Amino acid sequence: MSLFTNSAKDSPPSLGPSPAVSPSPSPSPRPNALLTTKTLKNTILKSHGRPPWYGEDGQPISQAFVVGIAGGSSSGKTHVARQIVRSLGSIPTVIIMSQDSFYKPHTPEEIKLAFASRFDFDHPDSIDMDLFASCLADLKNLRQTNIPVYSFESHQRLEETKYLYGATIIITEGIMALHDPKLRELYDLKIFVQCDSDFMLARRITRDIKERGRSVEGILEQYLRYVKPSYDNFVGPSSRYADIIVPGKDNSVAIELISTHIRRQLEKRSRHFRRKMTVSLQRSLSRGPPRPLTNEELGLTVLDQSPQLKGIYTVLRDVTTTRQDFIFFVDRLATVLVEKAMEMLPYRDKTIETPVGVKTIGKTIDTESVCGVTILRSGGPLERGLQRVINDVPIGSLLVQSDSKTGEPILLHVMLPVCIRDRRRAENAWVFLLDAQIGTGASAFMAIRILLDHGVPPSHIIFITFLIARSGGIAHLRRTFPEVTIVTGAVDDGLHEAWVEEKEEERGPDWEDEGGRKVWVVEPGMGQIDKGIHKHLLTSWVFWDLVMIITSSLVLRAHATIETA
Ligand SMILES: Nc1ncnc2c1ncn2[C@@H]1O[C@H](COP(=O)(O)OP(=O)(O)O)[C@@H](O)[C@H]1O
Ligand SMILES: O=c1ccn([C@@H]2O[C@H](COP(=O)(O)O)[C@@H](O)[C@H]2O)c(=O)[nH]1
Repeated sequence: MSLFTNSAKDSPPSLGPSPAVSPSPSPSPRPNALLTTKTLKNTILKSHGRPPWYGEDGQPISQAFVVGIAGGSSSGKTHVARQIVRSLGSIPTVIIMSQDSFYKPHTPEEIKLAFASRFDFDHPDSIDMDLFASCLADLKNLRQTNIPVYSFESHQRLEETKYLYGATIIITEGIMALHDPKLRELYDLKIFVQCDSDFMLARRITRDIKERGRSVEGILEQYLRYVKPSYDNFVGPSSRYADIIVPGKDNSVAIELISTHIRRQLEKRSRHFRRKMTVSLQRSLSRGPPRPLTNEELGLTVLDQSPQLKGIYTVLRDVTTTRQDFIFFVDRLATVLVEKAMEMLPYRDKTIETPVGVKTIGKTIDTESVCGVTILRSGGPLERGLQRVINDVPIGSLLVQSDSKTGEPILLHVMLPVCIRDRRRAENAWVFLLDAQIGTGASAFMAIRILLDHGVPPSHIIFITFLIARSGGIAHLRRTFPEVTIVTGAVDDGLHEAWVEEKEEERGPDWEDEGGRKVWVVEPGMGQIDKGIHKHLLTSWVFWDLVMIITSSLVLRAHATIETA
C-alpha cells in the first residue's frame, strides 16, 4: 500500500522480461472495499526517506522512537496521532499503528453476539496483547513485521496480514495502549487523550453509524453495557502512566510540544550516526588502505579473467562503443555473472528417468525460495540476466540515494518479494542482490542491512556486481558482513570523488549552486563517460530506473499528505 507497507497477500512483483514491467511501487489493489476506511486509519505512513540506523559495524545504533497514545473510544487518539505527524513536517518515515488491528479472532457465536451488541470489545482480554507487543517490538528493533487486519464491519480478524517495515517513528494508539506493562515498556513517550464523556459518546455515535454500519440503539446499548464501565475500570485509570495528558479538543499547543520533543530526539540520533559512520567512511576512503588488498584478501568471487571476459570489459570500457553494443555486451556479462552466482546456491541429488527409461542421479536447487533484489538505479541489466537464468524468479527493488548534503545513504523505496517479507520464509530464502558497481559501498551496506532486518541469513545473500573499486568501501563491507558472497567480473583500483558539470537543462533536484553535483567515480571504470556522466547508463536501463524514481517520489509525496480516513 505504500513504500514500506504491503499486504503479505500481494501478488509477487512482476516477473516480466523487461525492466518496463519491473516491480512497481504503486499501491496494491485493496482486497476488500469494506476495509478501506479502517486500513487508512490503521496504518498511515509518511516518508521523506529513511537514513541508516546502523553503525559502521553493521549493527543497529538506535531503535525506532515509539509513542503510545491511549484514551477513551472517540476521545481523539487517531486525530492526535495524525496531528503529530502533520506537525513533525519533513521527517523520516512514520507508521501509525492502531490497537484495533489486534482484536482476537472471534468464533461464529461471538460474532453473532457482536452483531447483537452483546460482546465485550472493551475488556483488555479482547485484545491480543502478546501479538501487539511482539509486532511493536519488531518495529522498534528495526525489523519488519506483519500485523493482522481487523474488520469492524464483520467483527473479525481477516486472513491477510499487513507488512510493515522501515519506520523511524512508530505511533500506536488504542483504548488499552497504556494498560499492558509489556506495551508500556516499549514506549519512549506515553500520551493519554482526556476527553469529556459527552463528546466521546456524540463522536462515537456519528462515527459508528457512518463508518461501522451501526444503529443508534445498538451503539447506546454497547456503550452502557461495556464501553463506559471499561473506561471507568481500565482506560481512565491507565492515564496515570502517561507522560503527558492531551485534551481531546483544542489541543494544538500540546501537539506542537510533543512534536518538538520527538524532533529533538531524532536529531540526537542522527548526529550519533553521522559521527559514527559517514565521517569515518569518508576519512578511510580519502586515506585509502595502507596497501591495495588482493581479491583473495577481500574474499571476492571474481570471474575467471579469460581473454573472452576481458574482451567484453574492453567493449564496455571503450568510450567509442555504440549504445547498441554496450547494451548487448552488458546483457551478456550479466548472464555470465548470474551463472557464476548460481554455483553458490545449495544443490541436492535428484533421481530422474530419461526418455530411454534409464534412471540417473542429477542435481536440483535445494532451497525453499530464491529471489532477486535490485538496488535502483543501476541493477537493471543484472535483473534481466537473473530472469534469463531463473525462470519466473521474483524480483524486488530498493532505492537508495546519497543525501547531497550529509553524504548519508537515504532509503527511499522498498519493494521486497513476498518470500522475504515474512521472517520465517526469509530465514530459508536465498537472495541475489544486484547492483552495477560497488564504490563507496554505502548502498550495498544499506541493502544488506535491510535484508538482515528481514531475517535473511547473511550466508544466503549473494551480491552480484559488474565492478568493484578496490580502494573504496569493499574492505569495510567485507569486514562487516564476512558471510555475504560477492560475485564480480572486475576489480578496478581507483575511486575518487568528482564534480559533475551539467548543462542547465540536465540539472537534477540535488544540484548545488556552488559547483555542481558530487559523484564517486571508479577508475578505469565501465560505461562511457561523457562530461562526467555515464552516458550509456543514462540512455539505456537507467531510463527505467528513472521511471521508478519518479513513481517512488510520487508515492513519497502522496504519503507526505496525511490520509484522511
Ligand atoms: N481535536 C479535535 N478537534 C476536532 N475534532 C476532533 C478532534 N479530535 C477528534 N476529533 C473528531 O472526533 C472523531 C473521533 O476521533 P478519533 O481520533 O477517530 O477518535 P479515537 O481514535 O480516539 O477513537 C473524529 O471524527 C475526529 O475527526
Ligand atoms: O468489532 C469491534 C471491535 C471494537 N469495537 C469498539 O471499538 C472501540 C475501540 O475503537 P476506537 O477507534 O478506539 O473507538 C471499542 O470501544 C469497542 O467497543 C466494536 O464496536 N466492534
